[in-house]
Amino acid sequence: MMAIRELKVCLLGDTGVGKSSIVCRFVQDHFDHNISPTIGASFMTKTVPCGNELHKFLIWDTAGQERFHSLAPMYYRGSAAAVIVYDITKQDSFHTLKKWVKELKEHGPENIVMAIAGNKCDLSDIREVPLKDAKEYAESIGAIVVETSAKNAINIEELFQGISRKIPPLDPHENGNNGAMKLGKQTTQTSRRCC
Ligand SMILES: Nc1nc2c(ncn2[C@@H]2O[C@H](COP(=O)(O)OP(=O)(O)OP(=O)(O)O)[C@@H](O)[C@H]2O)c(=O)[nH]1
Repeated sequence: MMAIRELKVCLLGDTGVGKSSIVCRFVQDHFDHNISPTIGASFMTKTVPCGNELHKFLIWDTAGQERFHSLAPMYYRGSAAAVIVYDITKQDSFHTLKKWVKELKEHGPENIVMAIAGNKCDLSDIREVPLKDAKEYAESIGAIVVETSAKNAINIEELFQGISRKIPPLDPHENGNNGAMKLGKQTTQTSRRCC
């Protein structure tokens, strides 16, 4: 039987960049044009095979609106990985992404895996952020980077596969889940289901 490993993952980024849409596409293979902004945070899970393990992603989709910023530490604390999302058609959202990376480096878990998602790549004709800029930045901070489209289901699986591959294997001498979340101790704001 395959071992199931629970990995807490949080999504961070400006409001409207498509965090909930990415999670919705990944977990339910669905896209909603009229999705409403997240209030507080929302939670979903998905289990995927990775080598001889199963990775159960415990996904916290945070609200990007500034008024919820102070809640973010609850969601990145204890996370094995963070998906930091920007919108390739909005330079400002790339600036916000850099602020999230700075916050994670200062206050996040020491070995957190960072994955940058340049979402809405289906809108590349109105792009403001060149892929080259994102790649250079990701390399400078040791993050994965991929351009995604939640709308057209581009690179969503690949994003999470990239995270799975970067998660260090379990130390066989350790009796525990690296990055696993203790659900019972987690407090959360109002949840909004994404679909
Ligand atoms: N064209 C296009 N639109 C997208 C894509 N992903 C999301 N959207 C749209 O962008 C808008 C915002 O999407 P959300 O998923 O709610 O964004 P969010 O980052 O979760 O926003 P907050 O909950 O406020 O933080 C919605 O109208 C989505 O339909 C995409 O890949 N392509």
